[in-house]
Amino acid sequence: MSASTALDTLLGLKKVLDSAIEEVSAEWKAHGVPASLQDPSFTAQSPEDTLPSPRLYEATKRALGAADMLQALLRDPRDQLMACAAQYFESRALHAASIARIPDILHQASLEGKVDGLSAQELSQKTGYEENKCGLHSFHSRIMRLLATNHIFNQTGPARFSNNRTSVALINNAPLASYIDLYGGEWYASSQHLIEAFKDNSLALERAAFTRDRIYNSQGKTYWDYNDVNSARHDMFATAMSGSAQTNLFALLNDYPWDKLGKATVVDVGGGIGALSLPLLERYENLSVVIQDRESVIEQAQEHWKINLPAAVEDKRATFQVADFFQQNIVNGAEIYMLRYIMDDWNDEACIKILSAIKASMTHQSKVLIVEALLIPAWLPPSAISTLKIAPEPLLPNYGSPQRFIHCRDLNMMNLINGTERTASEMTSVVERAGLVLQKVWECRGAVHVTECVLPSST
Ligand SMILES: C[S@@+](CC[C@H](N)C(=O)[O-])C[C@H]1O[C@@H](n2cnc3c(N)ncnc32)[C@H](O)[C@@H]1O
Repeated sequence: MSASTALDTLLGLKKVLDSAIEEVSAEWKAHGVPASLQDPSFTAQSPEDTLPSPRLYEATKRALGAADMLQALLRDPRDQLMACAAQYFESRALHAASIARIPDILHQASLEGKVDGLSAQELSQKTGYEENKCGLHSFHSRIMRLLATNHIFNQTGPARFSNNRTSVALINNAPLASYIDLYGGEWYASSQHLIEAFKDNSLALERAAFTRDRIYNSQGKTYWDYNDVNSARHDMFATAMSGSAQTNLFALLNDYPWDKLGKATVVDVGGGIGALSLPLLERYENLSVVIQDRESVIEQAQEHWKINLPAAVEDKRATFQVADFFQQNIVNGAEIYMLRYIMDDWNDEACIKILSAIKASMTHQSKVLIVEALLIPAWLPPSAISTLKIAPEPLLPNYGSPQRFIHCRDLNMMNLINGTERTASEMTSVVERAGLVLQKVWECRGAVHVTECVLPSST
């Protein structure tokens, strides 16, 4: 790492910010300027409309990384540490607002002509949250003013709030709200056991922090068992999975060359309800899909497709199989075996078994597509430069803040199921130990990558 002074870094960040802002504004002018941050008007924008051009995506990453690094540089280190320690209260406040559906309530108020939003008292009446819980200032005022300070909601008066561009993303958006509710609810609750889990050298599923919580684990159940016995939660999890994909779905549909596959079968291994394969079939008519999962999930998937893409079920472009991905795949010689958000659920040994079970059914025309984020750390070996885009100095090589969520997700994987996000070299090692070759990493306009693997040419 080159030793640079704080002043070098400050001026370097100015340069990065200046050029990134220049590019962002040029792209906005060319392709459309988004709503202002304070704008509470809800337009049911198609997610595809929010897919940035490659240049805008890259410039935005630089701007975000530089702005975040600037805070670390300018803040008193003690303030930086205290702010980090207290940050979970922002998450708690968002959870409280989301679970009470405050964005929908404020949206309804705006439709009724209340352009300045609602008072904390009115919000209390509509949500049942105790108005004077904390004395003079109502509970709502307190959670909402914290969120408004974090650019989620507008504060329009001493105790009055309206939606802003960020909070409108939650209007009528049950999938995203479910994802936020899982993070703020049971995933948050189990994270209190993380320190105990850190001290345990077992990577077994049932030893994860989640299963240490006796509320969930009275009979030694794992996360997936718990999902199965609680039907409301089971549905919520499936919905949340599609919510988690909202910002990267269209990047995945556009940035991998699905159209070059021709007439091909995609086996969606551990496919859930097919949150990616359904829009894939909608867009690419040469593709057909086989969704494989556990029995309870396959029932859910069939229902989901019957409602959302019945034609594909009727003409058998979409078929469904109960299958255990630790056993040899029952579809031989498919062009694509897709593993989306699967590898990060499991430790290396389990992933090697999952890949080997697919490998046994592959031909030399088959590919395994691992669709999940590759974790990019704040230090990268020179070899990574050929695989991944590296940020310019003085930014961290992984751009910093654009990678923060994936690092949080990594800890959550450990929290729930002793799973892990992987770096490019960790992924390469698992793939090679399973006897496959990592052919290419497709960087998409979002945190999720498509890692393409094939059989070695000698087999
Ligand atoms: C994180 S979800 C991902 C679902 C889907 N691929 C997606 O991207 O929305 C993991 C999936 O793995 C499935 N799963 C877990 N163990 C499995 C097994 N042994 N065989 C097949 N599927 C399994 C779960 O039921 C769940 O649907």
